[in-house]
Amino acid sequence: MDPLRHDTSSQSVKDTSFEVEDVYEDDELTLQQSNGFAEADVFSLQEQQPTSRDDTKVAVDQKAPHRSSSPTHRLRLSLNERQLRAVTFPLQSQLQILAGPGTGKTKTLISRVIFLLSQGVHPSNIIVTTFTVKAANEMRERIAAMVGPSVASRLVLGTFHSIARRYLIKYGYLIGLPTGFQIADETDALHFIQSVMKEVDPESDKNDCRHARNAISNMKSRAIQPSSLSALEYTTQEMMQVYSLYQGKLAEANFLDFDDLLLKCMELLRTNPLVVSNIQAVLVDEFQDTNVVQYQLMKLFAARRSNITIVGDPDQSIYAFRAAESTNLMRMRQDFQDTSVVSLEENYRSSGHILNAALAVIQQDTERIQKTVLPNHDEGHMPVFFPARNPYIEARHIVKEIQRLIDLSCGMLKPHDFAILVRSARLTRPIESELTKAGIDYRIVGGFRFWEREEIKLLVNYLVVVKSRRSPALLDIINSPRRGIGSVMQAALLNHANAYQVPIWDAIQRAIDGQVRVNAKVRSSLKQFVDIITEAERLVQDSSRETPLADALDYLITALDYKEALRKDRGDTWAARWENVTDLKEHIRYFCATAPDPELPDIDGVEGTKAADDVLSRFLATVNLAPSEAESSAFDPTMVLTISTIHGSKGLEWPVVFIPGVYEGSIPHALSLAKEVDLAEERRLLYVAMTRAKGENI
Ligand SMILES: Nc1ncnc2c1ncn2[C@@H]1O[C@H](COP(=O)(O)OP(=O)(O)OP(=O)(O)O)[C@@H](O)[C@H]1O
Repeated sequence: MDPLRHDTSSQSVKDTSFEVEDVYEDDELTLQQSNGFAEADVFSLQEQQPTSRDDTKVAVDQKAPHRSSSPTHRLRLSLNERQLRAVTFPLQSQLQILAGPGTGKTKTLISRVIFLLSQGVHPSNIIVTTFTVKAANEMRERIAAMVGPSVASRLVLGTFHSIARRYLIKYGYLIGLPTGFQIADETDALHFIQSVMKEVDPESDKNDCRHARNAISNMKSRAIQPSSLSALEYTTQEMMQVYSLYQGKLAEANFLDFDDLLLKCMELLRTNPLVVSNIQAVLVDEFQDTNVVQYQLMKLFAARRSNITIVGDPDQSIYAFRAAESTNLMRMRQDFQDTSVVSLEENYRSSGHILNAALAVIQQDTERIQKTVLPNHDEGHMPVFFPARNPYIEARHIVKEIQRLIDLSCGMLKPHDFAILVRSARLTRPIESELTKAGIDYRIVGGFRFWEREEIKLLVNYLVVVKSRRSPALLDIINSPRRGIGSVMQAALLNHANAYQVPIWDAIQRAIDGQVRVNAKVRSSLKQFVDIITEAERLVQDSSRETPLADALDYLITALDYKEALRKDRGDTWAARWENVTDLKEHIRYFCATAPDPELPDIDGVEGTKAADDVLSRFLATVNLAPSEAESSAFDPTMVLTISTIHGSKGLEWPVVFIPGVYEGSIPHALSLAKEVDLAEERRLLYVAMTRAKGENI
C-alpha cells in the first residue's frame, strides 16, 4: 500500500494494533518510536480507564524509564482523567467536549489529534477546524512540536474558510467553478453591492449598501439562496433582487465572497462526496461559534466515517451577530444519536477569585445550562473594580497599574504579561497615548488589521488588479497615487463601461486607443497605469525568478514612486506608513520563501486540478483570510503589551488583564439593553474577557 495514499478501510482504537512505522514514511513519527513502543500502545494503556488521576500517574510512571522521550507519553502525563478519556475516546464516534474557560479544551483537542496519529490515522485524513487563522497557526506549531513539522503540515488544519478554499481550488471544477477565482474581501463585496444598489435604487447611500451587505451575508450564513422561497421570511423582494444581482456580479468577475467559499464547498461535497472519502476524523474547535453552514460542512467532511470531535463552551458564544448558532450542539445530538459528552471541570488558568467573579457574571443568565467550573489554583488576589470618571482617567490608571505591577514584581512581570481587552476599537485611543507617554511598547490585535491600513491596502489592491483586471479595486487605485484621473474621468469610464457592457479595464484601453474622448494628459496617465499593471503581471508570472511576487511588489513601489508619494501626501505620518510598507516587503519575501500547504491528497476515482493555486492567488487569499496583525518582529516580544478587542482575545490568556469601559452603554452595549438575548451575549463577552486572566501570581 502506498503509505501516503488513504486507507479507506474503517478503523477503531481496538483494531489498530499496527505500529506507526507501518503507516508513515515520515521520519518524525518513526523516530519517535525508536524506544520500541508504538504510540498506539502508549495510548491504549488508557483504555484501562484508571479510577483516579493518581492511579493514572502510577500506571504511567512504571513504564516511564522506557519511554521518557515519547511525546504522547509526555502528553498523557499532562492530562487529567477526563481530558484523557476524551483524548482516547474510540474512533468512529461523535464526541462533544464541553467545558468552561481554561479547562484545557484546546489542549485536549490537540492531544486527540496526536492520539489519532498514534492510532495510524494519516495526517492528511484528519480535518481540524479552528476559529481564526492565528489559532490554526498556533495549533499547528504545538502539534509540530510533538510529531514534527512534516507530519503536522499534512493535517488539513485551518479555519473553515481556508479549508473550503483548498477544496475548491482542487475540485471546484466539479461544480463548474472557473479556475483562478479570487476572494472578495469586505471592501470588494461592498463595491459590488454598491454597483448593484445603484441599479436597483439610485437614491441609495452608503448605509443602505452596508445594510444590504449584512442582510445578504446573514442569509448566506443560513444557506439561504436568492431563489429559495423561505428567503422572504427574512427579507424583502427588493433585497432578494439585490442579492441575486450581487451574485451575478461576483460570478462575472470570478470572485467568491467569504460566505460563498463555504456555500460552494458545501455544494461540492454534497454533489461529490468522494472528494472527502479519505477523511477519517473531523475535529472542530470553538464549536459554539459555528453557523449553520459550517455545521453542515462539518457533517459533509465527516460523511464517510462520522468520526467527529467538537470542543466548545456555550457560555463563550460571542458571535451571534455573525449568525453563529449555539443550537448546533443540540442539532449534532439529534443528527448523531450516539453522541457522547465529556465535560471538563477544572480550570487551570485563572486564580479562584478571578474565576468566581467571572462566574458571578455569567450565572446571571438563568436560561443557560449550568455547568461546574472549579479552580485548580489558589484564590489569589481579588479582581479590582476601578470606577473612573472618564476614559482619560481610566487610561492613566491602567498604565500606572501596569508600571506598579512590573516594579513590584521586580521585573518578573513584563509588558507581554498584560493585556487590555476592549469592547470596541474606539476605546483604545487614550490608552495608546498613555502607553506611548510611559514608553511601553504595545501591539494591537483583532479588528485593527495590518492589511486594512491605507498604505498597505493600496499596494495589495494593486496586486489584486494585477491578478484580476475585473476587480472592483481597480477604481480604488486608478488615481492613487494621484495621476490626474479624478472622479469626473472615473465616472466617464464607468459610464462607458456600463453603456457598452464591458469591464472598466476595457473602457480604459478604449480611452487609450482614442475610442473614448479624453485629453492627452489623461490618456498618457491611463497608459502609464496600464503599463505598470502589465509589467507587474509579467514579473509575477516570470518563473525564472526566485521570488517573482516580491520582485513585482518592489517594482510597483518604485514605479509608483511610493515613498515620495507618501512623503508628499501623508504629512507627519508618512515615515510610520513607509515603515509599514517596509514590513509588507519583508512579509512578502518571507511568504515567498515559505512552502505552501501541501496539496490535498489525491483520491482514487476523482481527478483534482493541478497548479491552479499560483503564488499571487495564495498570497491574496492569506491576506483576505488573515484575522489580525502582521507585526514587525524587530523588537523583543516580551516587552510588548497586547491591546485587543474582546472578540479577538478568544482562546488566549495573560497573567494580568484590564477591561476598560465596563459600564452600561459600552458593556453591555447600548443597543443590547432592550433584549434579554442580546444582554446575555454581552454577559458572555465580559465572561470571555475576564476568563482570559490567569492572576498575577500564576
Ligand atoms: N491537565 C492540565 N494540567 C495543567 N495545565 C493544564 C491542563 N489542561 C490545561 N492546562 C492549561 O490551562 C490553560 C488553558 O488551557 P486551554 O487554552 O486548552 O483551555 P480552553 O478550555 O481551550 O480555554 P478557553 O476556552 O478559555 O480558551 C493552558 O495554559 C493549559 O496549558
